[in-house]
Amino acid sequence: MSAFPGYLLSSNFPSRNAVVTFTEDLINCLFPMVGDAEAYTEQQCSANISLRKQLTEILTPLSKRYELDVSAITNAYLDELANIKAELIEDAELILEFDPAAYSVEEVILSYPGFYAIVMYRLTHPLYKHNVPILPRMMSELAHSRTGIDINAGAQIGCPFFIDHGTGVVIGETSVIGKNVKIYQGVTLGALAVRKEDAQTKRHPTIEDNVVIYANSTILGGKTVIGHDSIVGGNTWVTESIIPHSVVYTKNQIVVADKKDFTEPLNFII
Ligand SMILES: CC(=O)OC[C@H](N)C(=O)O
Repeated sequence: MSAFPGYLLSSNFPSRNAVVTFTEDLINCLFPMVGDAEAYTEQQCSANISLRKQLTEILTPLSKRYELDVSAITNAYLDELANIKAELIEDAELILEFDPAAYSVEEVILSYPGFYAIVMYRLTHPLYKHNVPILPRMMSELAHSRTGIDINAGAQIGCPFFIDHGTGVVIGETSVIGKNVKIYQGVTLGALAVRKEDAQTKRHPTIEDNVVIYANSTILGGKTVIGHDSIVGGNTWVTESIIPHSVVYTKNQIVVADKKDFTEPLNFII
Protein backbone atom coordinates (compact mmCIF):
# COMPACT_ATOMS: atom_id res chain seq x y z
CA MET A 1 0.00 0.00 0.00
CA SER A 2 1.44 3.41 -0.96
CA ALA A 3 2.06 5.93 1.79
CA PHE A 4 -0.11 9.02 1.93
CA PRO A 5 1.57 12.08 0.40
CA GLY A 6 3.42 14.18 2.95
CA TYR A 7 1.53 17.38 2.14
CA LEU A 8 -1.55 15.98 3.88
CA LEU A 9 0.21 16.47 7.18
CA SER A 10 2.13 19.60 6.24
CA SER A 11 1.59 22.80 8.20
CA ASN A 12 2.99 24.91 5.36
CA PHE A 13 -0.41 26.02 4.11
CA PRO A 14 -2.74 28.83 5.17
CA SER A 15 -5.67 27.73 7.30
CA ARG A 16 -9.08 28.40 5.78
CA ASN A 17 -10.10 30.27 8.91
CA ALA A 18 -7.06 32.54 8.70
CA VAL A 19 -7.88 33.32 5.05
CA VAL A 20 -11.52 34.08 5.84
CA THR A 21 -10.53 36.41 8.70
CA PHE A 22 -7.89 38.15 6.56
CA THR A 23 -10.40 38.61 3.74
CA GLU A 24 -13.09 40.01 6.05
CA ASP A 25 -10.62 42.39 7.68
CA LEU A 26 -9.39 43.60 4.29
CA ILE A 27 -12.93 44.35 3.14
CA ASN A 28 -13.85 45.98 6.43
CA CYS A 29 -10.83 48.26 6.13
CA LEU A 30 -11.78 49.27 2.59
CA PHE A 31 -15.47 49.70 3.41
CA PRO A 32 -15.82 50.06 7.20
CA MET A 33 -19.61 50.20 7.07
CA VAL A 34 -19.68 46.61 5.79
CA GLY A 35 -18.32 45.33 9.10
CA ASP A 36 -17.98 47.00 12.42
CA ALA A 37 -17.23 50.57 11.44
CA GLU A 38 -15.96 51.56 14.87
CA ALA A 39 -13.42 48.76 14.88
CA TYR A 40 -11.97 49.83 11.57
CA THR A 41 -11.13 53.47 11.81
CA GLU A 42 -9.21 55.11 8.98
CA GLN A 43 -6.22 55.39 11.30
CA GLN A 44 -6.12 51.71 12.10
CA CYS A 45 -6.47 50.78 8.48
CA SER A 46 -3.83 53.17 7.25
CA ALA A 47 -1.46 51.66 9.79
CA ASN A 48 -2.51 48.23 8.55
CA ILE A 49 -0.99 46.68 11.64
CA SER A 50 -3.37 43.78 11.83
CA LEU A 51 -3.46 43.14 8.08
CA ARG A 52 0.33 43.15 7.92
CA LYS A 53 0.53 40.60 10.73
CA GLN A 54 -2.14 38.39 9.19
CA LEU A 55 -0.66 38.43 5.69
CA THR A 56 2.80 37.72 7.08
CA GLU A 57 1.40 34.77 9.06
CA ILE A 58 -0.32 33.39 5.97
CA LEU A 59 2.68 33.82 3.64
CA THR A 60 5.45 32.69 5.99
CA PRO A 61 4.50 28.97 6.01
CA LEU A 62 3.96 29.10 2.22
CA SER A 63 7.45 30.56 1.82
CA LYS A 64 8.90 27.34 3.25
CA ARG A 65 7.56 25.52 0.23
CA TYR A 66 7.58 28.23 -2.45
CA GLU A 67 10.08 30.98 -3.13
CA LEU A 68 8.46 34.10 -1.68
CA ASP A 69 9.87 37.36 -0.31
CA VAL A 70 7.23 37.70 2.41
CA SER A 71 8.06 41.19 3.58
CA ALA A 72 8.44 42.65 0.05
CA ILE A 73 5.12 41.14 -1.04
CA THR A 74 3.35 42.26 2.13
CA ASN A 75 4.62 45.85 1.80
CA ALA A 76 3.79 46.04 -1.90
CA TYR A 77 0.33 44.56 -1.35
CA LEU A 78 -0.62 46.91 1.48
CA ASP A 79 0.59 49.87 -0.61
CA GLU A 80 -1.81 48.79 -3.36
CA LEU A 81 -4.92 48.90 -1.16
CA ALA A 82 -5.58 52.62 -1.69
CA ASN A 83 -5.67 52.16 -5.49
CA ILE A 84 -7.85 49.08 -5.15
CA LYS A 85 -10.30 51.08 -3.03
CA ALA A 86 -10.41 53.91 -5.59
CA GLU A 87 -11.15 51.42 -8.38
CA LEU A 88 -13.85 49.70 -6.34
CA ILE A 89 -15.61 52.99 -5.73
CA GLU A 90 -15.67 53.54 -9.50
CA ASP A 91 -17.07 50.01 -9.95
CA ALA A 92 -19.81 50.65 -7.37
CA GLU A 93 -20.69 53.98 -9.00
CA LEU A 94 -21.01 52.34 -12.42
CA ILE A 95 -23.39 49.74 -10.96
CA LEU A 96 -25.50 52.49 -9.41
CA GLU A 97 -25.50 54.48 -12.65
CA PHE A 98 -26.41 51.54 -14.88
CA ASP A 99 -28.77 49.40 -12.81
CA PRO A 100 -32.29 50.87 -12.53
CA ALA A 101 -32.83 48.64 -9.47
CA ALA A 102 -29.93 50.20 -7.53
CA TYR A 103 -30.88 53.13 -5.30
CA SER A 104 -27.59 54.11 -3.69
CA VAL A 105 -23.91 53.37 -3.83
CA GLU A 106 -24.14 52.18 -0.21
CA GLU A 107 -26.76 49.59 -1.25
CA VAL A 108 -24.41 48.34 -3.95
CA ILE A 109 -21.44 48.07 -1.58
CA LEU A 110 -23.44 46.39 1.19
CA SER A 111 -25.52 43.97 -0.83
CA TYR A 112 -24.58 43.33 -4.47
CA PRO A 113 -23.02 39.89 -5.04
CA GLY A 114 -21.55 41.17 -8.31
CA PHE A 115 -19.83 43.96 -6.42
CA TYR A 116 -18.57 41.55 -3.74
CA ALA A 117 -17.10 39.31 -6.46
CA ILE A 118 -15.37 42.32 -8.05
CA VAL A 119 -14.00 43.35 -4.62
CA MET A 120 -12.53 39.89 -4.20
CA TYR A 121 -11.14 39.92 -7.74
CA ARG A 122 -9.43 43.30 -7.18
CA LEU A 123 -8.01 42.02 -3.88
CA THR A 124 -6.72 38.75 -5.37
CA HIS A 125 -5.27 39.96 -8.69
CA PRO A 126 -2.25 41.73 -7.11
CA LEU A 127 -1.43 38.58 -5.09
CA TYR A 128 -1.58 36.57 -8.33
CA LYS A 129 0.73 39.10 -9.99
CA HIS A 130 3.17 38.75 -7.09
CA ASN A 131 3.18 34.99 -7.83
CA VAL A 132 1.68 34.14 -4.46
CA PRO A 133 0.46 30.52 -4.72
CA ILE A 134 -2.79 29.13 -3.28
CA LEU A 135 -3.90 32.21 -1.28
CA PRO A 136 -5.52 34.10 -4.21
CA ARG A 137 -7.30 30.91 -5.23
CA MET A 138 -8.58 30.34 -1.68
CA MET A 139 -9.91 33.91 -1.61
CA SER A 140 -11.54 33.80 -5.03
CA GLU A 141 -13.15 30.44 -4.28
CA LEU A 142 -14.52 31.93 -1.06
CA ALA A 143 -16.18 34.60 -3.22
CA HIS A 144 -17.31 31.90 -5.66
CA SER A 145 -18.93 29.88 -2.88
CA ARG A 146 -20.66 32.98 -1.48
CA THR A 147 -21.90 34.46 -4.76
CA GLY A 148 -21.86 31.77 -7.47
CA ILE A 149 -19.49 34.05 -9.41
CA ASP A 150 -16.16 32.52 -10.37
CA ILE A 151 -13.51 35.07 -11.34
CA ASN A 152 -10.00 33.70 -11.64
CA ALA A 153 -7.46 36.02 -9.99
CA GLY A 154 -5.32 35.91 -13.14
CA ALA A 155 -7.92 37.64 -15.32
CA GLN A 156 -7.13 41.24 -16.29
CA ILE A 157 -10.20 43.36 -15.69
CA GLY A 158 -10.36 47.10 -16.36
CA CYS A 159 -12.24 49.62 -14.27
CA PRO A 160 -15.09 50.27 -13.94
CA PHE A 161 -16.64 46.82 -14.28
CA PHE A 162 -20.20 45.74 -13.62
CA ILE A 163 -21.66 42.29 -12.96
CA ASP A 164 -25.44 42.27 -12.43
CA HIS A 165 -27.12 39.34 -10.62
CA GLY A 166 -24.01 37.30 -11.26
CA THR A 167 -24.97 33.73 -10.44
CA GLY A 168 -23.12 31.34 -12.73
CA VAL A 169 -20.66 33.89 -14.15
CA VAL A 170 -17.28 32.32 -14.99
CA ILE A 171 -14.29 34.46 -15.99
CA GLY A 172 -11.26 32.34 -16.89
CA GLU A 173 -7.67 32.93 -15.88
CA THR A 174 -6.39 34.52 -19.11
CA SER A 175 -9.45 36.66 -19.90
CA VAL A 176 -8.77 40.31 -20.67
CA ILE A 177 -11.62 42.75 -20.06
CA GLY A 178 -11.50 46.46 -20.89
CA LYS A 179 -13.12 49.40 -19.15
CA ASN A 180 -16.80 49.95 -18.64
CA VAL A 181 -17.81 46.37 -19.43
CA LYS A 182 -21.12 45.05 -18.11
CA ILE A 183 -22.03 41.39 -17.80
CA TYR A 184 -25.06 39.49 -16.55
CA GLN A 185 -25.70 36.15 -14.86
CA GLY A 186 -24.51 32.94 -16.45
CA VAL A 187 -21.93 34.53 -18.75
CA THR A 188 -18.88 32.34 -19.40
CA LEU A 189 -15.56 33.66 -20.67
CA GLY A 190 -13.97 30.29 -21.24
CA ALA A 191 -11.43 28.19 -23.09
CA LEU A 192 -12.26 26.55 -26.44
CA ALA A 193 -10.44 23.40 -25.38
CA VAL A 194 -9.35 22.34 -21.94
CA ARG A 195 -5.86 20.86 -22.20
CA LYS A 196 -3.24 20.85 -19.47
CA GLU A 197 -0.51 21.63 -22.03
CA ASP A 198 -2.23 24.98 -22.75
CA ALA A 199 -1.67 26.16 -19.17
CA GLN A 200 0.77 28.92 -20.22
CA THR A 201 -1.20 30.11 -23.25
CA LYS A 202 -4.01 32.63 -23.56
CA ARG A 203 -7.10 30.43 -23.46
CA HIS A 204 -9.87 32.89 -22.68
CA PRO A 205 -11.33 35.79 -24.67
CA THR A 206 -10.63 39.50 -24.79
CA ILE A 207 -13.56 41.84 -24.22
CA GLU A 208 -12.84 45.40 -25.28
CA ASP A 209 -14.14 48.61 -23.68
CA ASN A 210 -17.85 49.41 -23.36
CA VAL A 211 -19.12 45.91 -24.20
CA VAL A 212 -22.34 44.56 -22.68
CA ILE A 213 -22.81 40.77 -22.47
CA TYR A 214 -26.31 39.66 -21.54
CA ALA A 215 -27.33 36.57 -19.57
CA ASN A 216 -26.06 33.06 -20.24
CA SER A 217 -23.87 33.92 -23.19
CA THR A 218 -20.72 31.89 -23.70
CA ILE A 219 -17.63 33.40 -25.31
CA LEU A 220 -14.73 31.00 -25.84
CA GLY A 221 -11.14 31.03 -27.01
CA GLY A 222 -7.95 32.97 -26.39
CA LYS A 223 -8.01 34.54 -29.85
CA THR A 224 -11.65 35.61 -29.63
CA VAL A 225 -12.00 39.38 -29.31
CA ILE A 226 -15.31 41.15 -28.75
CA GLY A 227 -14.73 44.56 -30.29
CA HIS A 228 -15.39 47.65 -28.26
CA ASP A 229 -18.87 49.12 -27.94
CA SER A 230 -20.54 45.83 -28.89
CA ILE A 231 -23.52 44.09 -27.36
CA VAL A 232 -23.72 40.31 -27.02
CA GLY A 233 -27.35 39.31 -26.57
CA GLY A 234 -28.52 36.62 -24.14
CA ASN A 235 -27.87 32.91 -24.77
CA THR A 236 -25.34 33.53 -27.52
CA TRP A 237 -22.46 31.17 -28.30
CA VAL A 238 -19.44 33.05 -29.65
CA THR A 239 -16.17 31.41 -30.72
CA GLU A 240 -15.03 33.96 -33.32
CA SER A 241 -14.02 37.59 -33.01
CA ILE A 242 -16.64 40.29 -33.37
CA ILE A 243 -15.76 43.68 -34.83
CA PRO A 244 -16.37 46.84 -32.77
CA HIS A 245 -19.87 48.34 -32.60
CA SER A 246 -21.67 45.05 -33.28
CA VAL A 247 -24.82 43.56 -31.89
CA VAL A 248 -24.52 39.79 -31.70
CA TYR A 249 -27.46 37.57 -30.90
CA THR A 250 -28.93 34.15 -31.55
CA LYS A 251 -31.88 33.93 -33.93
CA ASN A 252 -33.51 30.56 -34.56
CA GLN A 253 -30.38 28.89 -33.17
CA ILE A 254 -28.21 30.72 -35.72
CA VAL A 255 -25.81 33.36 -34.46
CA VAL A 256 -26.08 36.59 -36.39
CA ALA A 257 -24.41 39.95 -36.08
CA ASP A 258 -26.46 43.00 -37.06
CA LYS A 259 -25.58 46.58 -37.68
CA LYS A 260 -25.77 48.61 -34.50
CA ASP A 261 -27.08 52.13 -34.60
CA PHE A 262 -23.65 53.63 -35.24
CA THR A 263 -22.37 55.40 -38.31
CA GLU A 264 -19.12 53.52 -38.62
CA PRO A 265 -17.90 50.00 -38.96
CA LEU A 266 -20.07 47.56 -40.78
CA ASN A 267 -21.07 44.35 -39.12
CA PHE A 268 -21.25 40.93 -40.62
CA ILE A 269 -23.00 37.62 -40.40
CA ILE A 270 -20.99 34.80 -38.87
C1 LIG B 1 -13.02 29.06 -17.58
C2 LIG B 1 -12.40 27.92 -18.26
O1 LIG B 1 -12.26 27.90 -19.45
O2 LIG B 1 -11.98 26.90 -17.45
C3 LIG B 1 -11.33 25.78 -18.04
C4 LIG B 1 -9.96 25.62 -17.47
N1 LIG B 1 -9.99 25.66 -16.03
C5 LIG B 1 -9.01 26.69 -18.02
O3 LIG B 1 -8.61 27.58 -17.27
O4 LIG B 1 -8.65 26.64 -19.19
